[in-house]
Amino acid sequence: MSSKFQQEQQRVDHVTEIIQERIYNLEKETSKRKDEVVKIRKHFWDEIKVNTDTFDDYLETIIGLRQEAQALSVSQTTHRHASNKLSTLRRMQHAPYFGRIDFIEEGSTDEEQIYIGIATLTNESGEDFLVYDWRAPISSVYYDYQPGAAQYTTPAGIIKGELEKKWQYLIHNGVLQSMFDTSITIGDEILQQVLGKGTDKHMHSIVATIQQEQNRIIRHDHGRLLIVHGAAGSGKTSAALQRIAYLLYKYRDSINADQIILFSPNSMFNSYVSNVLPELGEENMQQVTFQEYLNHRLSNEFQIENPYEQLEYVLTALDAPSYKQRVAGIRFKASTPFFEAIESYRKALETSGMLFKDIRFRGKPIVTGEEIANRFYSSDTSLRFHNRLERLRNWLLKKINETQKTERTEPWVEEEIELLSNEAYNNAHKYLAKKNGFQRESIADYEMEPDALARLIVQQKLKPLRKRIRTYRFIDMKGIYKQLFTNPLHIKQWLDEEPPTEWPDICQITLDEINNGKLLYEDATPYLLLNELIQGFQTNRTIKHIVVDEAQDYSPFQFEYLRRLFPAAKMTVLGDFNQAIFAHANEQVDFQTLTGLYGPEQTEVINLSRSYRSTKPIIEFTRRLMPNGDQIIPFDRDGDLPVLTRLESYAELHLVISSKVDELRGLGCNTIAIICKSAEESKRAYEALSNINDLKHVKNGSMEYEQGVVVIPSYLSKGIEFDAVIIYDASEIVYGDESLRRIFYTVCTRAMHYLQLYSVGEPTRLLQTVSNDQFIMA
Ligand SMILES: Nc1ncnc2c1ncn2[C@@H]1O[C@H](COP(=O)(O)OP(=O)(O)OP(=O)(O)O)[C@@H](O)[C@H]1O
Repeated sequence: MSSKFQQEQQRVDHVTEIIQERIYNLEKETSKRKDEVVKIRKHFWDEIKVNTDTFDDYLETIIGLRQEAQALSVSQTTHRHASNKLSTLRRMQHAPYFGRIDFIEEGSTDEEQIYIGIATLTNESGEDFLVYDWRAPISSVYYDYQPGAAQYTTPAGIIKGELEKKWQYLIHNGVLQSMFDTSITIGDEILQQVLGKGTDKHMHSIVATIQQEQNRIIRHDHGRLLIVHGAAGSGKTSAALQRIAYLLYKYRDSINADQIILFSPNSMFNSYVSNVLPELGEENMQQVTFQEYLNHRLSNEFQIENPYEQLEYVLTALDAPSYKQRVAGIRFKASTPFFEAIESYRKALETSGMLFKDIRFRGKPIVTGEEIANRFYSSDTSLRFHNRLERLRNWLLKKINETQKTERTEPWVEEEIELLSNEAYNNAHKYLAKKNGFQRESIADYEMEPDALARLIVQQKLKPLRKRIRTYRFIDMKGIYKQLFTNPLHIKQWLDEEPPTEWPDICQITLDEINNGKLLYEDATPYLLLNELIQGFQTNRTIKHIVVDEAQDYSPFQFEYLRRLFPAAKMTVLGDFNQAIFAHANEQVDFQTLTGLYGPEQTEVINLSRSYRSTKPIIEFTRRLMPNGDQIIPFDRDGDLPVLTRLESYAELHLVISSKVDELRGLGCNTIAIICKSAEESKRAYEALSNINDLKHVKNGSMEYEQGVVVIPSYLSKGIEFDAVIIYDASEIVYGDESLRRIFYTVCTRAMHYLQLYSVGEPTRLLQTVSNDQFIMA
C-alpha cells in the first residue's frame, strides 16, 4: 500500500472518528429533545389554567395556550433538525466523502484541498471544513472542470483559480477501497462501477458522479422555467431529484420540502424515487400524479377515466366502431386551438349561455335556473365576469335569508320540533343559550323561545344549500361544458380553424359519456379549465417550485393549467419526445411550445444527450429505433448485444421465456421485466407464465416498484429500469404500426444490462431501422 494511500486512509479514520463523536453527542441531544417533546405533550393541559369567566381570564388562557404551543413547536422543530442531522451523519460515517479537488485561488499560492461529501462537516471550532457539502459553491468545480483554469460562483461574485487535481474516492464502511486521480485514469472508473451494479428497490442519489451537463440542470438558477430534454436514461429524473436537494440547500431559509411538488407518472414511480432525498439528508418533496389532482377536484361530479385506461383503449380497441373518432378527439382536446376555443367560449358566456341549476328547498324552487340566468344577464356588464358571479351569489344568499324567515312558520317546522329527540333538544338549548350570552352554570336559566328554536331548525336545514351557493355549485358546469358539444356547428364561433373532420362524432361520444356520469381523460383538464375560468382559479401560492417529470405525457393544455394553479412557483420540466406514448402527443408538439408559458426571457432549455442507463450495445440498438437517435451518445459500458428470437407459437414462447428467466437469474439479475404492450397482453402473459417462481403482475394502481420477475404493460414501465428486459412479443402483429414506435423505443430503453426480444412469427417492421450487426438474431 502506498504511503499516499495510507495517509488518505488515516484521514478517513480521523474524519470518521469525529463523525462518530458527533453522532454520540447528537444521540444524547435528540433523546433529550424527544423526552422534552413527550413531556410537553403529556403535560400540555396541566400547564394551562382554562378559565374564561371574565375577559381577563380568557385572555390569560389564550396567552398560556400560545406559550405552551410555541414551546412545543420549538422543541419539535429542534428535535426534527437534530434527527435529520443525525441520519446524515450516520450515512457519512460509512463514507464521509467521495471526491476532492486541489484548488489554488487566483492571487494565492496556497493549494486548498476540498473534500466533498453529502453534507458539510467542520472541526470543533467550526473554522476548518473537513468536508464540504456537494451543493456548496466551491463543490461545483468538482463537477464542472478537468484540471486547469476553473471558477465558481458565490453570492459575492465569481472566484477564479486553478484546479490542480481532482480525485474520486470509493469508501465503504470507513475503509478506503480505491482512489483515482481523474486526470490520469481513462474513462470514468467510478461511474463505470456504479452503472454496472444491479438495480435496487429504490433509485439512488448520484452526487458522487454527477456529470457536467447534469450539474448545469441541478444548479440552474434563473428564470421561471427550466426545460430539460434528454434521451432515455440520460439522468433526467436523477438530475431533477438532486436539483430539489440543491434548492433545499441553497434556499434553506425560505423554502422547505413541502413547498416543492414533483408531478410523477404513477404511484409506483413515486415509491421508486422516494429514497433519493432522504439519502441526501433532505426531507422528501410532495409527490403527486396529475390524475390524483383531477380526482381530488372532480371525483364528486364524475367517474373520471385515468390516463392508462385511455391508453389501453388506444392500444387495444382498434376494431371498436368509433376508435378513429375517439383518437381524433383525444388529439384535438389536448391541442392549443381547443384551449383557445375554451377561452373564447368563456368570453362569450359574458353575454349569453350561462346555465344555472334551480335552487330548491324541500322540493319547492326558491329561484329557478332561468331566473338566476335572467338576473345574471341583467347585471352590470362592465363588471368583471367573476365579480358579476359574486354579486349573483350574494343575491342568492339573500334569497335564502328570506326563505329562512318565511319558512319558520310553516307546519313542517312544528312537526320537526315535536319529533326532536331529547338529546337534540338539549343541544339546541345549549347552543342558543350560549349564543344569548349564558355561561356554564347559568345555561340552565336560559328559557328557549319556540320561535328561536324554529329559526334554528330552518337554519340547520338550509345550511347545505347555503354552502352550495357559496361554493358556486348552483352553476350548471356540466351543462355549460356540454354546450360546447350539443351542436357540432357551434364550435366554429370559438375556434379560429376548422375542427377535425370527426368533430360531430367527437361531440356525440363526449355527450354520451357525460350523460352516463363519466368524464373521459381527454375532457378532464378542459372541463377543469372551463370551471376555473368561470369561477376563478383555485390557486396555491405556497408552492415555490414544481417539477414535472415525464413531461412529454402532458398536453400544453395541462401545463397552462399548472402555471395558473401555482402562480408563485418556478417550474422544472423534464421529458423526452421519443418516449411520448400518449395518443395526444402528435408530431408537431415540442418543448418550444412551452416557451410561451412564461416567455423566452424566463425560459431556458437544456439538452442531455449522453445516456447512462444501458450498456453501450443496448443504447446502440435502441437509438437506431428513432429517426433522431444518432444524437444520443452512449456511455461506454460493455455488455452483450440485444438478442431477437423468433418463435412460431405462444406455447414455445412461454417455455423459452421461463428458461430465459432462470438464465438471467443465474447471471445475478435482481429485476427482470417481461414487458407487454398492453394490460390485456400482460394478463394473458402472466397467466401463461405462472410456472415462473415468484412471478409478479404489475397493474395500473400498483403502489410499489417490485424486485424480482415482473410482467408489466409498456406504459407502466416508463421512468423505471430493470437489470434485464424481455420484450414479450415484438412481432409485426403486436408492434406493426408506425404509431407504436415510441412505445417500442420506451420499453427497450428500460434495460440496464440485458435486452431480449421475442417475436411470435414475423418480427415487427420497427426493427428494420436497426442494422443486423447491432443485435443477435437467435
Ligand atoms: N451521473 C450519474 N451517475 C450515476 N448514475 C447515473 C448518472 N446519471 C444517470 N445515472 C443512472 O442512469 C439511470 C437512468 O437515470 P434516470 O432514470 O434519471 O434517467 P431518465 O433520463 O429519467 O430516464 P428515462 O427518460 O428513460 O426515464 C439511473 O440508474 C441513474 O442512476
